[in-house]
Amino acid sequence: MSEIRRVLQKVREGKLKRLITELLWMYAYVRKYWLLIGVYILLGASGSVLSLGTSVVSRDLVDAVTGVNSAEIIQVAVVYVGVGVSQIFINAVKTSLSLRVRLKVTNEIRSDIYQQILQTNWESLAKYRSGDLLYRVNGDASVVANTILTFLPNVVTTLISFGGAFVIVVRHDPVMAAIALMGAPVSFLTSRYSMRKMRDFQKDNQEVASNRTVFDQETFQNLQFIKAFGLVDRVMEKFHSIQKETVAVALTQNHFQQWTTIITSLVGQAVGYACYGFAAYRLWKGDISYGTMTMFVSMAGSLRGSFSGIISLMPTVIRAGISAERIMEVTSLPRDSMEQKEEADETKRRSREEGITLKMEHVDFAYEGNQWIYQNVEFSANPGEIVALIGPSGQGKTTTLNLLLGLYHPQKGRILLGNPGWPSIESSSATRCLFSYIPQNNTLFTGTIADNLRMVKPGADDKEIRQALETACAWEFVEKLEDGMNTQVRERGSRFSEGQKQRLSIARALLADAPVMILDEATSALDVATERRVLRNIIKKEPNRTILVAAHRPSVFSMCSRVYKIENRAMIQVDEEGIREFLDTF
Ligand SMILES: Nc1ncnc2c1ncn2[C@@H]1O[C@H](COP(=O)(O)OP(=O)(O)OP(=O)(O)O)[C@@H](O)[C@H]1O
Repeated sequence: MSEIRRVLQKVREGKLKRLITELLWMYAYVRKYWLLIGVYILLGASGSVLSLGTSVVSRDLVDAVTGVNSAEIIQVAVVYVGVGVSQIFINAVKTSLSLRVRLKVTNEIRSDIYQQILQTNWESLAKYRSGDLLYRVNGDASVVANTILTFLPNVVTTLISFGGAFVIVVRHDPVMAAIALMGAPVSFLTSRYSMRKMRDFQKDNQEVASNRTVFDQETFQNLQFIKAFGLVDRVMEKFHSIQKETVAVALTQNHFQQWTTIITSLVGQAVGYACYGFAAYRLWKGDISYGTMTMFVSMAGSLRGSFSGIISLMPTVIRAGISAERIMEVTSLPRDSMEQKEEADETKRRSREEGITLKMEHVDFAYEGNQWIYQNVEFSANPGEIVALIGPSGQGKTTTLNLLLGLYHPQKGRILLGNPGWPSIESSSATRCLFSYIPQNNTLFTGTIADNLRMVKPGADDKEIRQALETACAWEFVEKLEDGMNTQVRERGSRFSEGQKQRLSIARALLADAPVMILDEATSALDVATERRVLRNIIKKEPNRTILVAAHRPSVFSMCSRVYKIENRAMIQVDEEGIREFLDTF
């Protein structure tokens, strides 16, 4: 009764539904590779059959050697060797096939997750640490792939071993079969208890592993900072504490597993002795031959072993279930919507002639669970204008740019984009093609300067790249580099100064050739003269372009058509006096 209540409770808590969803998710991959997995199962099954055959043939061999049927000794020896050699070849094919399937399935799952994460809505994804996502893509995906490959084949081969051994032993002596399975209830009860604990252990394991990835990633990304602040000892302290945590989780799990193994092994050994004793008794009574006794003992062992084998498959499923749950958690997040793609493409096409107008109408925005950044905001920017966003730090300049880019969505009001005189569309993932964006921090990738620029326009020739670099005032230092535009940038542009990195990022944004350009303090590291030259070049290159700048520096304001100030949860358009007031606060 209590057992039924416990199961019903689990169903109510949604655990059963969750498990079914996880299994169905994994089954979709099994279905995809059913042929390869099927061949793998067949090979495994033939291995089990051959190993059962070995026990039977070994009986005949012992009987032949001990004189029961010596006439067949050569025939039996040939079969015995044949079975052994076949097992070696089957194992070799199985290993190579297993590697192929594992690589295929792992790659497929990883690329699926990779793509789905990249297409996930930024607002949902931003809550995850990148190291954690990395672990889900690598660690969790491998666990799931291994299980998909090994679980079904293992179930089939273990069932064949169990069923085969059971039939052979029962046919010879049902009492022997009953003795061999005496330990089953203990194994069953131990496994039920351990399954409950294993789920918690696996959750801890995966969490610790994910934290470790996050820590390693952050350490190597910020190595320069760690060295500059002399933080090596502190980092090592944290490193050791994470190691300790990993060891503690592993040891607790191991301690638990050791005890369950000791209990099941003790029972197994007692059952083994009982089987041995019973077989010896029957031999002593003259009921069976030496060969049959050998076969009995080995079959009883395989009966016990395969029963425990079936039970020990459970932790594998639990582990895979947790990994599948972690993967599904991120892959089921809302995706970037591309519903308006056609309208956005059309707006971009028309923008060549007409440019783009941006509008915010009565917008309220707050990050999830936080206070309002602002309420009832009105904003507009027209083709050919440079519009500045100013205001004290942390008031919402970058947030506004992110809203315009459709990375976040307002709780109230609308953000509209369109060609003047044409119907506007609301900002979304689809309208991002209208923007080229230069964020505050540098976003250079490993590769050459040209590779970095070609990221936004793969077909760009050297002439186009040089033009973009010239407009961004970057050509003046690029042409002096040993390999010009083919010079390696190194990770995160470490070989360049901040101002040079900013100019390279601007050149890349220019090559994207979008009708709206967003510069989020993207010229802050340039000297005033260069900053002005860069901005002037940008306008000259495309007079219809709408340019938005988030800036602190007065040098930019004089070039702007309009300036908006964000402060105290409001955004207001300021005149020259307002700008002067803002500057007085410096
Ligand atoms: N992803 C986020 N989740 C929650 N709060 C955030 C998030 N990003 C920014 N904020 C908060 O929103 C406020 C506005 O941040 P924002 O980056 O827009 O300021 P800013 O005006 O661009 O500042 P700065 O001039 O320093 O770059 C800040 O208080 C910041 O802490």
